[in-house]
Amino acid sequence: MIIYRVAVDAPLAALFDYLPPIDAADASPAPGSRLLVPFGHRQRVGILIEVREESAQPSDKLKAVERLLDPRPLLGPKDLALVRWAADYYQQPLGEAVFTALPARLRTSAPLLDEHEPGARATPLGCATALADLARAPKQRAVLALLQRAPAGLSLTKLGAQIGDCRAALRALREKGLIASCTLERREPAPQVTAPSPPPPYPLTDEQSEATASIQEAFGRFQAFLLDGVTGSGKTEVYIRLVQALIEQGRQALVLVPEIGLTPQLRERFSSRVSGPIAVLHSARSNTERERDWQLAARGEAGLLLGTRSAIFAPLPRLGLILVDEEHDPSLKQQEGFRYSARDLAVRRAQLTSCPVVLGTATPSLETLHNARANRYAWLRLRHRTGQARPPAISLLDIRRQPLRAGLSNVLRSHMRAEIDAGNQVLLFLNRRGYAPVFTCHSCGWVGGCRHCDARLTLHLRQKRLWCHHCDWSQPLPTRCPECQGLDLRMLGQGTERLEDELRPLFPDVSLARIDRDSTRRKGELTRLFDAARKGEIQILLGTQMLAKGHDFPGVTLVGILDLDQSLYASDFRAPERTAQLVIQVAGRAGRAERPGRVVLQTRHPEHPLLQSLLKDGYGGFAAQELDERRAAELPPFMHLALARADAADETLALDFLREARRLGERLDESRVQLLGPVPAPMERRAGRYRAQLLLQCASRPLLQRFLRHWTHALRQLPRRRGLRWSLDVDPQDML
Ligand SMILES: Nc1ncnc2c1ncn2[C@@H]1O[C@H](COP(=O)(O)OP(=O)(O)OP(=O)(O)O)[C@@H](O)[C@H]1O
Ligand SMILES: [Zn+2]
Repeated sequence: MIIYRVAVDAPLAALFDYLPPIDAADASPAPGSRLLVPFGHRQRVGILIEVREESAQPSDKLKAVERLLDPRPLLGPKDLALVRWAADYYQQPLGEAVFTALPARLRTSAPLLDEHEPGARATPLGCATALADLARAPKQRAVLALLQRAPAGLSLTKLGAQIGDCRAALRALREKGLIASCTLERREPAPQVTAPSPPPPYPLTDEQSEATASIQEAFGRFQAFLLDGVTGSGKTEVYIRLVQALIEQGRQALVLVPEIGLTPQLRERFSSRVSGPIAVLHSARSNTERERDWQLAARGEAGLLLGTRSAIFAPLPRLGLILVDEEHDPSLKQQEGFRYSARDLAVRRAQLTSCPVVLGTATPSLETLHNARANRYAWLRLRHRTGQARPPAISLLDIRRQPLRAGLSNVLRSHMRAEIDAGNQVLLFLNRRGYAPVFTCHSCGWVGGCRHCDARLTLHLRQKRLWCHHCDWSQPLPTRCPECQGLDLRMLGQGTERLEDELRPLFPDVSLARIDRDSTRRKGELTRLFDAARKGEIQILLGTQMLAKGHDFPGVTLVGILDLDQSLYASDFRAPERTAQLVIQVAGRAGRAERPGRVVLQTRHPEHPLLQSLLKDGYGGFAAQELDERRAAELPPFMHLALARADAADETLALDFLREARRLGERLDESRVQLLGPVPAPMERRAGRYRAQLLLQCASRPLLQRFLRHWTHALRQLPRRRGLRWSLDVDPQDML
């Protein structure tokens, strides 16, 4: 007997057994192929996970697979092994996990985008025929007109898109011998740059060469590296050399980046230096583009796959190296649905593949640093900036009792003026978008709050709306106070929009650009602004953390950090780490070329220990201290966490559910796993739902894993409650 074990696209942990399809006895699909299977009263798409010879079900209860969907498996054995491991580790139903690994269209029964598609072209007779002869058959005339202008032919899809349903016209034209069917290449011919890569623009520094050599020496076996290089130390150049060397050996590299904003720039740098096609996967690309590049990687044609976190699952049959850039960045962790960490999976994938993995950053996460200190990861350092560039000098600027204009102190303003006059660029960092974070009535104290969340509404003056940054709900700007009908409405605080408006009159003759989520909504806008910034066409760049990450703006000599004080006092235990990383990363945009850079950090808390230690001991010193504190407080990475979250429209349902979950957990009788809570989430109401959470902690990862396996199993057996959602987050990054 042949049994197919199938994962279906549903939140179900189980695999389901099926018999082979009835009328396809000779086709024997390999694991990783899609199948259409009967499921309940309908059909579903499934992925074949295993082929076995027996089933725990009696055979007369088993149904047959409806049909096979793919001529070849979409995922190879190692790809499947990774997804299975991830599903297991993150306690995610395998069905959901494995479908996450596929491009959107392939999660349905849609056929693989084929490289060929049917089309039609004009025959010599058709080319010679005068269109006027077809005056009485307008559809035929329209088709022929198009085909006469396209000697290579047009695909039926394109014809259909232009003319509508033209099947009858095509048939008629074919019968008259005016057109013929043909097959067309669907893919735009990939720019096959097979020319040898151009010579490197500069020799590597000693530190760069040493790092490159150590990693190259590990090709062909598993080894994790922390590439701990100060901002501007040329980590990207190390990546490029490694990828070149790997491609020369006929293997594939995977490069993960946290943000879409980083991909165009990196892609450009890679594509001018490595030969062959590069596949790029991120959410801003269309489904078709993504699927095409996914296949380019899966077929082994692309020597390099560059992508954001979900690219960790893309099949790469000749994978030989994984690079994770900005490994500390929280967006490498998926925060909803399948909550995986692409960075941690990168290490696991390298292990499964027996290849090296490199985690690169100027500000290592404490988890990674801990692994490097324990010698689990080899620790490579680039301590110096390349070329003439000096490390930026950071100074704290006490703004207590200082007059501020546009949120800027006199000192910062005069620095700005000086740099601009000298032909340099200035970057201002303010991590708050919108015009003002608070909109209030001066007479009665009313404050604009979200109807659906425990959150304030942010004023967006351009749109004349109050906006919730948590659920995206918005309302028109009131002209009177909704409470007292008063007219004295005021805005408090400063967001990037306001900064932009107030800055323009202070620097009237200076070109200025704001970069945040609002100003870059239009497709291509982000790339355009970054390009302009790099070319030096913009003198003042202002924006949110979008500006902070990994960008290379050689002309920036002054960075102003306007308002970090709030994050100095945030309650999340990761807040100090995040704040320190942000400061160092933003500061790292200054002085990356010949001209020295300086950083001015405005604060009302210049004596704050975090700022003091950052300034005195740099990120390394800060991180060492912070690790000691985490150890003392028994927090990650010395403790392993999982967070169960629940939410419901009903006020008590989520808490009730987690209380029951806690009881189930206690019944497992494992004293080494501590259950803390449940408690309402820090922001209890969000998007109209009440949220609660239960924290689990344990000093041993395997023990916590074993506990979670039994516990989630028990939780899934509980009767379903209407309107309740719950999820489990293993190694949570965001405790909100
Ligand atoms: N060996 C070298 N000699 C001279 N210049 C170099 C060398 N290597 C890299 N550079 C240049 O130094 C600048 C900084 O390099 P790169 O952007 O790779 O730094 P990075 O370490 O990735 O920085 P960050 O962490 O801030 O993103 C770039 O303009 C790059 O072209
Ligand atoms: Zn809201």
